[in-house]
Order: sequence, then C-alpha cells, then structure tokens
Amino acid sequence: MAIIQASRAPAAPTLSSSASAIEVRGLRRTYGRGPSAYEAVRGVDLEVAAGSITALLGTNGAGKTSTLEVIEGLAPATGGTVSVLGLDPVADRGTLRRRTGVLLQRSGFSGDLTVRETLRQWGGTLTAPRPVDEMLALLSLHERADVRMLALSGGEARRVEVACALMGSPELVILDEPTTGLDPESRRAVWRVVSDLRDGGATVLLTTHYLEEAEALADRLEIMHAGRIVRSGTPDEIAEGHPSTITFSGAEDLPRDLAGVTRIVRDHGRTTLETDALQRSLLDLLSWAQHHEITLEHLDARTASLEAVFLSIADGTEPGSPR
Ligand SMILES: Nc1ncnc2c1ncn2[C@@H]1O[C@H](COP(=O)(O)OP(=O)(O)OP(=O)(O)O)[C@@H](O)[C@H]1O
Repeated sequence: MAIIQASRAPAAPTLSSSASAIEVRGLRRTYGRGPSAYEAVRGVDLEVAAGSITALLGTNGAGKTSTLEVIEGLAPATGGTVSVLGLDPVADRGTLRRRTGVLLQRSGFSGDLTVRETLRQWGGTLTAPRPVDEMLALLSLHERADVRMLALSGGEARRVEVACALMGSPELVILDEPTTGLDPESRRAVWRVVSDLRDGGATVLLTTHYLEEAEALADRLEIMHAGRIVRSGTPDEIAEGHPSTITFSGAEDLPRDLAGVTRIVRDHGRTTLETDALQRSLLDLLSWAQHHEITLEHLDARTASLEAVFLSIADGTEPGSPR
C-alpha cells in the first residue's frame, strides 16, 4: 500500500508554534553510481515552521518528490541532515509514522474494495481514526461510497487517497501533488480541509504545480529548480520587484508612451503590458481607449504575479536561478 499514515501518538511531544517541524540542511540525493549517477537534489536547505502550510513548487524534475521522499524516511539522503518533528526520518520512522500523514505522488489501493471499505480498512491501521462518514463528507465522496475503487475517476480516487492521508488527524502532513487531476470544486474542498488542519495546529508541507493553489493556501513558498531552492518567502515577498501586467485583445495600435509601461508583448492577438505602476498605466490605457472608442476585449489587470517569477525561473532569466 503506497500511502503511509498513522494517527497522532497520544504521548507525542508537541512542538511550540515557533519551532520548526521540519529542518533540512544541505540535503543531497543522487540516483545511481559511477558515470551514470544523477544528482537530483543539490544542497537543499528548508525549514517548515510548526503550524504552517509550506508549498514546494518547481519545474518538472526539479527534485521536489526526491526531497519529500527523504523527509518521509522513504529514501536515505546522499548528504546533509534532515530532522522531522525533532526526529530522524529513517532511524525514527516507526514513531514518525504514528504522527505523520503522507500522500505519495502515486498511490495504489486495491481496485476491488469500495470507497467505504477502503477507508474502513485504512482506519483500522490507525490509532484514532476520524469516522469514515466524516471523511466521506469532507472530501465529497458520500455519493461514491459504495463504488469499487477501480470504477472511480482519477480525481475521485485521488480524493480517497487524500482522505486516507488525513484520517488520523496527523500533526504533520506531507502531500505530494494532492490536487493534481481534481476539478476546481474538488480542489477547493481539499484546500479547505488542508487549511482547517493548519488552523487546528497541524503542519503541512505540500507540492503543487498550481500556482494559484500555492498562493491561496500556503503561508510560505519554496521554489525549486534543478535540484536547488531558488526562491523562498511569502507569495508577496516572492513576487516583489516583478512587473504587474495588463492583458487584453482587440487593440493593435497602442500609444508608445503609456504611463508606467516597461514592455509590450504581443502573442496570438493578445497584448500584455508590463508595468511598474499598475494604476497609472490602467488609467492611461482606459482613457486612451475611451477617447478612441476602442473596446479592449478580455481586459485583465493583475499585480506582480507568482506566475511571472515562476516562468523567469523556468527559462533561467530569474537572477540566481541555475539554467
Ligand atoms: N529512481 C530514479 N532514478 C534516476 N533518476 C531519477 C529517479 N527518480 C527521479 N529521478 C530524476 O530526478 C530528477 C528529480 O525528480 P523528482 O521526481 O524529484 O522531480 P519533481 O520536482 O518531483 O518533478 P515533477 O514535478 O515532474 O513531479 C528528475 O530528473 C528525475 O528524472
């Protein structure tokens, strides 16, 4: 069974809110040996504050899952140190399993059991599982409760896996892409469950490819690229210093001197203005459009976005990001 989960041990020491639930220093992880060896994690430092949600973001192959697997105690580090709830994830794996809920990127349950049977069986491995009906309701699965796992859609199966990872009310939750494949409504349901866990004092470390999810959910972001963490901070801290954008279609001949605009990009009939003075640029643009009776179709204005930072990291133009 690929999901590892157990409920909180009654006697487990609790961390004060200022303590780190996870501390990673100089983590390295290499696959293989000799000339074909590949270093997927190249010196990662990471601190996850107790009672917070941290999102680990990154390009494909950045090393997120490789990092999580060491934190989860599933793989040894090639170098560096990892402390989880003050313990060693490999040597103290038994203790940590009782206090931690883990959702792997790829999980597997028997296809023959129904959703309810799967949750009941999983709950049987936990010290103090939340009731099956409560988990079904939380993840909007009650209508699928008596359906066999093999008949579920990908998104439904993922919600069952999330339910299992959270069923023991763990004090630390590590979720590898919990909402991949979920529709927007289900994704928001998972966000609510994860936020509620944090509000109840749990610590959450998750990976995601959805930037809006990271922005909406996480207290702190860690962006990985090519085996290293290249940016850390709150979403606002990370976006700071990057341009805001105004996008629209339907107006080709723009004036050259729009206030605050630093760059104009045209792509497939859509125009993007980058600006360091969003309000002034918008005012100038709208006055010009009104004066010339031009309709700006699909007008969208947004402050400096995480997306812009992420894309500049991915294409190697962000200062400090390895190519
Ligand atoms: N068992 C393995 N043997 C060799 N290389 C591996 C192995 N597992 C992962 N890798 C490589 O290590 C790198 C990091 O992989 P990892 O799965 O940690 O990235 P990720 O950030 O989680 O990516 P994604 O967002 O695509 O899931 C990738 O280049 C991957 O091909």
